[in-house]
Amino acid sequence: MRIHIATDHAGLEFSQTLQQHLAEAGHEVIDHGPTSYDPLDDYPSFCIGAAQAVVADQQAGVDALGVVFGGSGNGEQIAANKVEGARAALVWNRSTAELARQHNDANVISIGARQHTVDEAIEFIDLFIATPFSAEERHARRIAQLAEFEATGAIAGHEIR
Ligand SMILES: O=C[C@H](O)[C@H](O)[C@H](O)COP(=O)(O)O
Repeated sequence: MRIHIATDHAGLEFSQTLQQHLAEAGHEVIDHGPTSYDPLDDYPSFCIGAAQAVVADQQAGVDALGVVFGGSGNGEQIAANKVEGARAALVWNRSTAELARQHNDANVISIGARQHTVDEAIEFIDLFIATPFSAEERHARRIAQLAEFEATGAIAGHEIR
């Protein structure tokens, strides 16, 4: 699988360790930055770049997912979710890693590098990558509603109050 990775200064060490782990597992890893440590760098452009690449790959039929890291993972998730077609999930334990795929068909995982050990993060990411979307009708319906809102600002048959 192709894995697009992005972080900021808070996750740079995690990102480097994880890239090595994923490459050893046979994945094609594409790093969207940063390339060096700068405590004043800003996560949005890195994470948006990774999310855009995931969406573009998936639209082209390429098997791809994204991984974004930061201190909390919050800003990185928010940034990734600004990209149309991105479904970024903040993951903080094994269950949220699996549910992000099973229920949400998340295509980007966000993790707080200051909240976990690198071994925990690797465990969450491996689980996320290995878990398929359940494709159950109720989950597919809800994901389609999100895409519809993204495209039209409305959800047919549902009043937004
Ligand atoms: O949500 C944002 C991330 O957690 C950032 O990694 C974090 O805000 C960076 O904080 P600082 O600039 O204080 O290192």
